[in-house]
Amino acid sequence: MKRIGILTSGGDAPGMNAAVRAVTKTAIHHGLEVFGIRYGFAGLVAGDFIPLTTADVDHKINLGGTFLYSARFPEFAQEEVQKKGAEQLRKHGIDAVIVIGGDGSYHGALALTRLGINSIGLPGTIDNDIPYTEYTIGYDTASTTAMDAIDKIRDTASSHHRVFIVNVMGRGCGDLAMRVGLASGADGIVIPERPYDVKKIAETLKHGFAEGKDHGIVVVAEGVMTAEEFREELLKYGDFDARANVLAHMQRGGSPTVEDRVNATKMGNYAVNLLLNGKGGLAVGMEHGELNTHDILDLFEAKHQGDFTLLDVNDEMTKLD
Ligand SMILES: Nc1ncnc2c1ncn2[C@@H]1O[C@H](COP(=O)(O)OP(=O)(O)O)[C@@H](O)[C@H]1O
Ligand SMILES: O=P(O)(O)OC[C@H]1O[C@](O)(COP(=O)(O)O)[C@@H](O)[C@@H]1O
Ligand SMILES: [Mg+2]
Repeated sequence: MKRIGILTSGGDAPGMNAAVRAVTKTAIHHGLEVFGIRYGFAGLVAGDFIPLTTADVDHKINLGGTFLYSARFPEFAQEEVQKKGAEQLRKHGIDAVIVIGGDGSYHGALALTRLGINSIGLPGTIDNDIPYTEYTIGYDTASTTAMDAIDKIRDTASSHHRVFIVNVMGRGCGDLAMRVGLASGADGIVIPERPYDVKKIAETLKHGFAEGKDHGIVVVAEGVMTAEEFREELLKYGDFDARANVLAHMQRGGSPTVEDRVNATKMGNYAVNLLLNGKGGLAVGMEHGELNTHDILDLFEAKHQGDFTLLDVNDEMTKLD
């Protein structure tokens, strides 16, 4: 193996640049050449490759987004398109690829491995929805950004004795909502994986106001319903002065936190060492704070297990009986 490629795919996530930096610096340290593949699998098929030197990644660890750009390119699910991608890599002498992305991107990484290009997947998504890992690159920054936004919302909510229903991202996964909800002292947290009870949340909010609390916060995962839909349901159980707020893509931006920079760096370094040991078709994850690997194929049959104790803690604190 002489030359490796690296790409970022799917929704961008803070810390992707830190991972690209770690891959580049580790690979160059081991005498490899590194090519950045721009725009995810779309750029792979188009041959949009740029050589990366250590100087190219010297000022990237602190940057949000992905300087290699990202893309959603559903065509890569087709075998003939995957073959074109593998041909581009061979044409450029690239023997192996590191793919930073979410569950969708891992399908692409596995396809390349099957076509003879060893590929390793790094979990890059704010959703934290990947099986066999408790952590994905970007999850911590997105949680922190959403928490900071809700702190600001709380100021105005308190001034007007209002309830705010806040939508956070996460597609079908409630991890972001649970973490942000607990960190923001939410009166209610609504996630797709567990049943929710609007009446109970309304009672908690009423009890809070009766006890002298001057605001209410309910965090609703986007995969359940919109904040506005939840607001309408809530109003059936009380005469609240309630507003709906959707945090949306602001959660994906910003400079990565310490946790995201450190983990992205460890994972990028680990991925290069896996390739140097001739491995491919593996996904890197983290369990109990330790890096691990699983066959990508196994991930497709598994479901991410969130830390539902976060919800249990909040439920216990907001329970009225
Ligand atoms: N079944 C698949 N086979 C090959 N490539 C895929 C497949 N599904 C997704 N991809 C590639 O991965 C990209 C990112 O997937 P997506 O689900 O949008 O985001 P994420 O990887 O962050 O979950 C897609 O746009 C496509 O290029
Ligand atoms: O950027 P888009 O295309 O609007 O997609 C929004 C979706 O992307 C995410 O921000 C990240 O998802 P992925 O990491 O799977 O791409 C989700 O939380 C959200 O539902
Ligand atoms: Mg995804």
